[in-house]
Amino acid sequence: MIEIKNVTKRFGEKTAVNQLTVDIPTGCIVGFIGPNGAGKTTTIHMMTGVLTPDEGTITLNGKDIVKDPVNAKREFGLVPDSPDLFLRLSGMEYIQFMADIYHIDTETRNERIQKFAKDFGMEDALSDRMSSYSHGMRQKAILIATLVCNPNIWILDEPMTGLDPASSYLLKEMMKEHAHNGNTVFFSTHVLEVAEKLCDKIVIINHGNICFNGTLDELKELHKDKDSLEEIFLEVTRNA
Ligand SMILES: Nc1ncnc2c1ncn2[C@@H]1O[C@H](COP(=O)(O)OP(=O)(O)OP(=O)(O)O)[C@@H](O)[C@H]1O
Repeated sequence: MIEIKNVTKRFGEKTAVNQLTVDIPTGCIVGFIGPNGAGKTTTIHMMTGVLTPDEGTITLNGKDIVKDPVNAKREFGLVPDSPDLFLRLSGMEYIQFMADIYHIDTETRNERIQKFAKDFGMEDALSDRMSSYSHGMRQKAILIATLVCNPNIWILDEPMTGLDPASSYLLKEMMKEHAHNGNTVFFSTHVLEVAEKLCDKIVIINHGNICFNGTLDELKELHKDKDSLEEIFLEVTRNA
């Protein structure tokens, strides 16, 4: 469960996120969609403690990301939009480092690393430095680390970008399973078909303001005259 209440973030004169209030229930996949510059990454950065909100509060399973950051951070795993992190480490060193932070015991982590490295075709690459990886391989190393740590909440910023079709399919299946098992998945995407197929709820943001927050059926009901999610999205964001 993620609770975002009246959150605002300004960069100088620019209000990137304006009085945003959203509840992300447990057991759900929630898609966060909006045009370029809408405020998605800024919101995700505030949810994960990368940025501090100017106003408002964010709690993850009841733990406040500003007041109780260490415990709040144990509740979630983040796959950021740019996977260019810790490039001097090998994929394996990065995964082990993350597993240490989340206190995953040796036997469990080794089993999981073996499984997920095989699933994502990364077995032969994990001993290489992340600086030598392609974008997609860096993305996969960060994903594997998140899966090995198995936090309750997954926060994924455009997670399919750069993944090959097989890995993208696998990740979508894993997202469904994670939510089905009573966990929470929150992800941003520009790919409306993905949002349409995967999400229990969608949140649409534009110019830092929420334009819609509900189920896809509710959104379609509000825009019966439109044939596709693409048309609805264009109308909702045009009028925001
Ligand atoms: N560090 C920063 N300094 C100044 N302005 C910023 C900063 N970070 C974001 N912004 C501005 O805040 C607004 C929201 O940006 P954000 O990155 O959250 O958008 P986004 O929805 O993730 O976009 P995209 O889909 O292109 O990734 C934009 O106008 C952006 O220029």
